[in-house]
Amino acid sequence: MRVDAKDMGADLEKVLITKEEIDAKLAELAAKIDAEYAGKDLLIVGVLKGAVMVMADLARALSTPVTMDWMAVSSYGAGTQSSGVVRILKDLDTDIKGRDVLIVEDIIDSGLTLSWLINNLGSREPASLKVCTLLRKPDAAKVAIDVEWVGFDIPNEFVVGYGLDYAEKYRNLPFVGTLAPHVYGG
Ligand SMILES: O=P(O)(O)OC[C@H]1O[C@H](OP(=O)(O)OP(=O)(O)O)[C@H](O)[C@@H]1O
Ligand SMILES: Nc1nc2[nH]cnc2c(=O)[nH]1
Ligand SMILES: [Mg+2]
Repeated sequence: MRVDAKDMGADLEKVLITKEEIDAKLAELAAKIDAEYAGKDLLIVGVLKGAVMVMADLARALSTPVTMDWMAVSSYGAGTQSSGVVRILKDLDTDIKGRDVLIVEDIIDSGLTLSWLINNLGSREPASLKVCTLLRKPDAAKVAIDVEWVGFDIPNEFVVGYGLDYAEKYRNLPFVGTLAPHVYGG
């Protein structure tokens, strides 16, 4: 049986960003990224699992030929609070020394995951290392990280959909939204 947004509808509080808004924003970001990396051999690195949808749609919006690799790290358990500990669950397959690397994220919240990733990948001596994220929350300002391309600055609410989960659910919603309190047991 196909599970669509309607089946998860009762769990949702509101839609924050529609599929159409996401598509338009990714086209805008892709044009800027194309301009930045014209004539270069770009490697885009998706941060599993959340960034799967952004990677897939951003990659297809780009005109620049890219190669794609994936890293899986986790700083969150089953809930909504960062544990503060970043673990590598899957490392890159690619040696990035001398490569132009773009990290693609779904969200920057505490900034913990990204600052750890920038240090880790930066130490592998890429030619350049930049970041594109679809979403960014206000707390990200507390950590000193440069993010070149941001889709949407959103309020400090726990969001799901378009790759983002709550206890591994809701990743396949085509939009970004917030959950009704009953889902959290409220
Ligand atoms: O800025 P931060 O506070 O570090 O949060 C952002 C990170 O948290 C989420 O991943 P998570 O660790 O939940 O893994 P997932 O992508 O597999 O859901 C999200 O995909 C980002 O990678
Ligand atoms: N699903 C989800 N994961 C996150 N990881 C960090 N912030 C968030 C958030 O708002 N939603
Ligand atoms: Mg998560």
